Amino acid sequence: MSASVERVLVQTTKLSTITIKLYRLMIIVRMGIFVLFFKWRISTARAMMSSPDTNDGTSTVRAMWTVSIAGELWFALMWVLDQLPKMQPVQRAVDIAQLDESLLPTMDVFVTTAAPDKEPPLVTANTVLSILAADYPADKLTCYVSDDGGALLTREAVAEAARFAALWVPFCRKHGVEPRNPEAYFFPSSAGVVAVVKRSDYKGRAWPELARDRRRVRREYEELRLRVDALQAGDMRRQRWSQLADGGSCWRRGTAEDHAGFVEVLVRPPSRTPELVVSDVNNHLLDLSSVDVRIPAVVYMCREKRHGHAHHRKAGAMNALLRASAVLSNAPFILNLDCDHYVNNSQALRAGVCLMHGRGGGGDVAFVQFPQRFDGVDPADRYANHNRVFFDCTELGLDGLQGPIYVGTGCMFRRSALYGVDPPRFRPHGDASSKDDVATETDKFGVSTPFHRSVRAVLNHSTSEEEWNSPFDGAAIGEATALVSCAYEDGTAWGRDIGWMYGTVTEDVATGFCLHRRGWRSAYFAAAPDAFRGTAPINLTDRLHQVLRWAAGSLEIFFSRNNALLRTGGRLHPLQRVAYLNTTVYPFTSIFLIVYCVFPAIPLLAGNATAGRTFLMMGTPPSATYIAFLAALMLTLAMVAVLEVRWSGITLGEWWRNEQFWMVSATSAYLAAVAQVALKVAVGKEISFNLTSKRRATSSGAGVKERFAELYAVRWTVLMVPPAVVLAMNVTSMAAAIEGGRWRKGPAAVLAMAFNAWVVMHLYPFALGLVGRWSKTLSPLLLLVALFTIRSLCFVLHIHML
Ligand SMILES: O=c1ccn([C@@H]2O[C@H](COP(=O)(O)OP(=O)(O)O[C@H]3O[C@H](CO)[C@@H](O)[C@H](O)[C@H]3O)[C@@H](O)[C@H]2O)c(=O)[nH]1
Ligand SMILES: [Mn+2]
Repeated sequence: MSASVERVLVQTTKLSTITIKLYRLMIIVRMGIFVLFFKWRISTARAMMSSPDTNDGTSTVRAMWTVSIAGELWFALMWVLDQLPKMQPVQRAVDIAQLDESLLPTMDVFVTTAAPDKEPPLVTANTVLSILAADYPADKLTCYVSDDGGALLTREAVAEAARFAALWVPFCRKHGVEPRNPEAYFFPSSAGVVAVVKRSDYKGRAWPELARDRRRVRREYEELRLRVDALQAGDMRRQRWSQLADGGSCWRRGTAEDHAGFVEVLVRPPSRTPELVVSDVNNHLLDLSSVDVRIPAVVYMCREKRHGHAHHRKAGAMNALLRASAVLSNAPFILNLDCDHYVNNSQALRAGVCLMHGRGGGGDVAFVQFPQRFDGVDPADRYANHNRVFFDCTELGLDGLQGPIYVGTGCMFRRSALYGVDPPRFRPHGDASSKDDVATETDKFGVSTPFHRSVRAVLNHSTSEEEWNSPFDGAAIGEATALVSCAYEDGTAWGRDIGWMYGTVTEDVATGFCLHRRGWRSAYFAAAPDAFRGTAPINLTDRLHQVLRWAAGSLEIFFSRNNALLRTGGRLHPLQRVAYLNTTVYPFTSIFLIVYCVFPAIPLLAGNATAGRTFLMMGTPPSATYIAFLAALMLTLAMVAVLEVRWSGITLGEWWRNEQFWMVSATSAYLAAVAQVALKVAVGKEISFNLTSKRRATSSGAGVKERFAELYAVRWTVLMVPPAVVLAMNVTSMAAAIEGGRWRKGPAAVLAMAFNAWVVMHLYPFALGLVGRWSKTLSPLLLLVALFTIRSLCFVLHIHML
């Protein structure tokens, strides 16, 4: 593609409004305040510790000061690591119309699914349908479904989807339907989606024709739903593909962790040219005259799994997909969607192709990460599922450096980048394959010769139809099956230098890190309407476990050879390195935070003057300097927040939710993650990958509160203990401070109370989650009443103890 075309495909503008300039300035000002503050704080602490008035309990005083300053230093460091990479955000616009239809590359879409009980087959079926109906030439698209559970149920559901696609895809093409996920299109409210086609914005053929076709297709879709339900009610989920003694194979009872490998082409690749139906009103459900009725190829596969063989979770599945697809369609671009993430904007694939060509001029983009958006989240987003600050600020900021961090679903890849080669910019003659002879290829890629051929084809940019023409025949399927056997990777570089990285439950961050370290770039694109949408955990327990997995995975990377501080490589932008450091150390915050939150409460709870005096300046009013510093730090924090909200376009409410849920996670999941990783480092105990449930809140009440009732259901988890303790300590100490009349003693007590109130405010979403269903009626006002009831209780208890 010529340079001029590249330029028009993507337009990149650096944000340089007055807002962003002020934002940068405020960040620098706040960092300056940090320096002055710590200078003052440390020297004061030294003086206090050596002063003669504090000789009772000197060790306690020392401990209190140390903990307090260590906490503040860590929080300041985390804030700096978080802010620095956000200072140069860019905005991208793509012009899809400039893409030359005949030059569109082929594309493989990988859908991963693992357990039909947590990932309903109907959800996977809908995802597959949305991919098949995407606006992309049918002969250039192949959809691969990887089923790590190896369940016949999933295979049947995907096959049902492929059959229904014959009706759904032409219907979408005929009327330009959006979104092309039938569940979201026909039943938007049950999926928690905003309503779809309105007569006013329908621009296709005649409206009455759409209304009639829609009715018919909907009836067929409802039948599909019934069929999938029936499949689910049967015994299929336990049937797996097994090898028989006589060498044959069949579906029979087996386990998700022990089954044979299986690759099956459910829909063969269509012809190269559109198949237009002439006129067939009588033969079909719909009049499809002059609509292209081809549907893209669909491949179902489950990799072999055996006890005693590590399967490396999603990363292992992605690597199996990468190899199996290589000997079939071998497309130069790969899109990965988790089974619950569907194509919401049918143009998304084309937008991804634009970015692959348009950034870094000439193929230096290894991946394009799209933001993850979710249906079915309650309007208040109580558990911060939308993660707006991360996607709309951090990823956007990184896009101005080397590129966004790879965070899983909704990411498009350049296949060659996954084969461990340097980006074109860093290759001596732009040629990637010449220096690798076959011997080293076997060490790296394993023994399959057809796979080596496919690698060479990709690295020589010759995967266009003329040169790569897989017959999808028996031999190719046999080769693909061998490539997904569990022993294939033994003694190779898979998971280390090739493909998706192993050794962490957040394979995404590690994989992206390795690509960036090699000098590849990435791009971020927030399409409108959203490119893809998926489901988010529906209750606090699921959400905390998801956050726990991410945090544990991050720490695993920190303790691996991919440590962002230690791994050398001059091609990694320094601020990009800072961002990776931030994403891999943040869970340590929990230790500092919990100690920091609980310590000030101790003297207040102890309820006597001596204990009170042992902590900081409890007995003496705080100095004016301290108040001034505190005010300056809070004020600059608020200003940075307001400016960030302004340039990124998120709301202040979303920013605040993020802060709140950060506190909830930091006092619960992050702490558990630190413990898990400590166990792993010490005794080698592996971290488990608990799948996130993709079930949607199914209650169909009219009001918002009824609709999200399941979200408020409480399921017990140990993770709830630490924040509950922090919350209780802070509430009771607040009560103790009021009741002990200590607030009259001066601003010190008031400050301590303000700190407590601050913590309580942050833990508010957690408190709501903890009380579950009641919270449907629990407004902030009621929470205040509850707090005061607890306060009175403490008062009574206190009198009894005296
Ligand atoms: O052994 C496994 C385990 C998981 N998966 C798939 O991996 C995906 C992600 O699992 P999920 O439980 O949905 O994790 P989330 O926390 O919701 O996902 C985010 O975080 C993961 C890393 O922890 C990334 O892999 C995901 O892409 C990203 O969206 C799903 O499609 C699973 O089917 C497998 O294929 N095999
Ligand atoms: Mn998910």
